[in-house]
Amino acid sequence: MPTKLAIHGAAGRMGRRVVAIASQDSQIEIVAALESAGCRLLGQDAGVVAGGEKLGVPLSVVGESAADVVIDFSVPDAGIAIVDHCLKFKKPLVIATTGFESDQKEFIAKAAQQIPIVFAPSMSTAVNLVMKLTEIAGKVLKDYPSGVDVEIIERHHRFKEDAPSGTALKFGEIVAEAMELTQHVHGREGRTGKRTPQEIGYHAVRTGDNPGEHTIVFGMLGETIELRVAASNRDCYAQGAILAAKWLVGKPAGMYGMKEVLGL
Ligand SMILES: NC(=O)C1=CN([C@@H]2O[C@H](COP(=O)(O)OP(=O)(O)OC[C@H]3O[C@@H](n4cnc5c(N)ncnc54)[C@H](OP(=O)(O)O)[C@@H]3O)[C@@H](O)[C@H]2O)C=CC1
Ligand SMILES: O=C(O)C1=N[C@H](C(=O)O)C[C@H](O)C1
Repeated sequence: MPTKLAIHGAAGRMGRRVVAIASQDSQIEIVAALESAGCRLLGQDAGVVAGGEKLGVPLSVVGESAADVVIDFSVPDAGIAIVDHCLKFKKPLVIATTGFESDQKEFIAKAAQQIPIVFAPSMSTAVNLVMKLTEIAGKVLKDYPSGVDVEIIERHHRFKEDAPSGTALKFGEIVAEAMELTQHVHGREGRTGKRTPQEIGYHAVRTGDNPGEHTIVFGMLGETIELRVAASNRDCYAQGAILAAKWLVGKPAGMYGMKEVLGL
């Protein structure tokens, strides 16, 4: 039996790619394509909006559905609303949206006590592998004699609404834990004084249609390591979200990441 999937934010940049890829997957049946009440495409066929064949699934607002699992690529407030919905109907949920406030993250963590949730700022296998490499590099370089300066540079399209990216923040968490660093510095300007060894620096570049790029710089005296991962289109995220959705069905309540989905 194919997994019955609902996609929240289905007319967005990511939602459309999830619809397009899931509609070609014999293990998936798209049963709902959800959008905001103000979406001008409501009622139109989700497959056609995604640039493909008619699926017989109109874009609609959130309501009861036959979904086994929900994928969310929307905005933080709508993400919280879909968590509420999934709690009410006891549905597994893959949250790919970024930019949540800390109280919203707490709400999601609490919800995961009742339903299974995959919550990950990047669904890409390559990005999650580089997270693993970052953890290894951080642990190895922690006590490097000359000291190590870690800076995280992310580049995204001009339409992105949150900065730094959720992925950059996650890279920062990994580095902070591996290297026991405590200060997070966002950009620099003016007479800042010398860089302190406790800092992790974040730099958010916004240009054109870049679908996402992250570089983790480990700067030492005499040598530099850069771990870089760049998407050339959004399909890596859509494929990862679909993989996570299939993996999540039947799992017990809990908070999972792509680390668990990918077995990293
Ligand atoms: N984890 C990952 O791998 C990735 C995460 N992302 C994150 O996913 C999110 C979406 O990105 P992207 O697709 O580029 O953004 P878009 O703005 O293109 O898409 C967001 C969609 O959500 C819709 N939406 C807004 N409010 C609601 C609501 N109340 N109910 C249902 N739908 C709603 C928007 O509709 P409308 O335009 O009508 O408001 C829009 O169609 C971002 O937070 C981004 O950072 C992106 C790529 C990868
Ligand atoms: O908004 C995007 O486009 C992306 N957002 C995610 C993030 O904030 O980390 C993931 C990816 O880099 C694309």
